[in-house]
Amino acid sequence: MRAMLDVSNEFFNLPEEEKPKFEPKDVLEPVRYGTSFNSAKEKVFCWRDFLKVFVHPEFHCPHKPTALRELLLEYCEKTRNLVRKLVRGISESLGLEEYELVKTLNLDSSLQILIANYYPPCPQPQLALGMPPHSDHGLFTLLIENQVGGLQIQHKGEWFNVNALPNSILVNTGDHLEIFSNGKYKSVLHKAIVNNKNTRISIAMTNGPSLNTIVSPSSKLVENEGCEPAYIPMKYKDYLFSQQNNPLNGKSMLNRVKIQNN
Ligand SMILES: O=C(O)CCC(=O)C(=O)O
Ligand SMILES: [Fe+2]
Repeated sequence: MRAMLDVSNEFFNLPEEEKPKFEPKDVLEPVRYGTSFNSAKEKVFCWRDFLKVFVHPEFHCPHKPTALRELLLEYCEKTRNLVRKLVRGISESLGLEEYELVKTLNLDSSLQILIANYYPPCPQPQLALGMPPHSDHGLFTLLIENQVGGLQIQHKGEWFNVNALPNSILVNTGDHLEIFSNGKYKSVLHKAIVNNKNTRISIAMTNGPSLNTIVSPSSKLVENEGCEPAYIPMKYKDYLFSQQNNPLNGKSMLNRVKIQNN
């Protein structure tokens, strides 16, 4: 984990000409580096640089720093295994067979994205945000950070600082867990604030269904519970595309697939 944070720091400190070049417009490009969230769509930028790399089902990696490839391969595999274990437990907690979620959402070709975030010190932190309030699109996001706080999560309408323990992994629930569980698990609303002293680095590993899976509330769950599906079915790829092509705005994308008055 430490090595991943160090190598990410190295990446952000590379001369600009050594960083991967890409068109920020294409949100499904497997290696993207940029500022804010989607600078092609935003009027106000976030105080943040990011590197996003699709690491599963196909592994991609920037060429520099050279140490990144091996570390990232190991880190994405280990975090994927951890997510697999969580997902099997979640499946059972919903009264489903252990592998139901893995099979239905085709997790053998799950989309896993590395998101490295770099938040430099900001002279007027009260006027800026690192990342605005949002929920993540996948099932689970595993987050690590250098020891500079900044992540906040919302609970019962109030914002709380997450004071992560050293060497800990924070697990955030994502929109597709909420959809599959028909709202039994809620995706967590979170944001990143900035400070005027230290650079903060965080690494989020998002773990979702496979891109071509059409996700809806689990039919077995709905049947067992005798309730109605509370979300409309949507292909994960379309969901991702739509969420990433609009400014981040709370749970607005999830609300678009939520069946109202249910
Ligand atoms: O930097 C953080 O703590 C949050 C990052 C985040 O929410 C994201 O990359 O989706
Ligand atoms: Fe997030």
